[in-house]
Amino acid sequence: MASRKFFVGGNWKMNGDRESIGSLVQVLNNGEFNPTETEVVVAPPMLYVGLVQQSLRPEIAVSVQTCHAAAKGAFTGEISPQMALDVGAQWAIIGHSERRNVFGESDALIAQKVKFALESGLKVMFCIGELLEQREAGLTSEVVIRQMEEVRNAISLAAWQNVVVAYEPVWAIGTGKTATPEQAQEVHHQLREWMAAQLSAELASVTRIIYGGSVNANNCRDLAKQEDIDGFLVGGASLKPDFITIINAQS
Ligand SMILES: O=C[C@H](O)COP(=O)(O)O
Repeated sequence: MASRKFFVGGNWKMNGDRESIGSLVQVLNNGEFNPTETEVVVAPPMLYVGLVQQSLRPEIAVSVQTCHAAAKGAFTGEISPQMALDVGAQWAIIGHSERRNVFGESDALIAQKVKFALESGLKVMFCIGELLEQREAGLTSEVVIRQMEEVRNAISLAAWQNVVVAYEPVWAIGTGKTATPEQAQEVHHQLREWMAAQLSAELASVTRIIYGGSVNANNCRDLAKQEDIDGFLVGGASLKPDFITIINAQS
């Protein structure tokens, strides 16, 4: 674990306005954390990405919440990785469960988006996770491995160095039902074993696998103690000062 830098992402989803986002940036700018120990990235709603990038301390990087698999063109409502880079974002969240389950993005489309974002120069938080009925049917491993396979088939081995895998069980997102540290660790460990077998032992040992799903200031420390949990992708709690506590979960 020592070789993997702790990573905490804040996914603000479709929340905030200029005033509340300004206040949140102040909290982040004044919060104490050690950037050599923890990598921190926040993903504001698209319209505010440039504003946040300009006002946020440089130790915290900015991400978009999705981006299309093309540089430009007739794709109403979409933005490209090139546009994200142009306004200072360095990361993209791709494959979030809300993109998959609310907006109907398929594994294949998500793999194309991951590929294009990486080729364009963004780093990617690639999200995977099972639905409640899939977990209850004992299909968790099968589902997350299938999601990983789509991306493995689309990108080069070298490209994985710019990928953070975010395991987010859908039943834990925004529900207050966090996976137990043991439940999360079990899936993270399976993912790392899959990477060792399907990618390389080196990639399995260096790739960050972060957990998302109702992470908060109270449960983050126990989750962070797990061997294969290398950080978090935080939704609701990333809009509050609690996010600073979560950033420091491992220290
Ligand atoms: O991207 C973040 C996840 O969807 C988790 O959201 P949550 O922390 O509100 O459960």
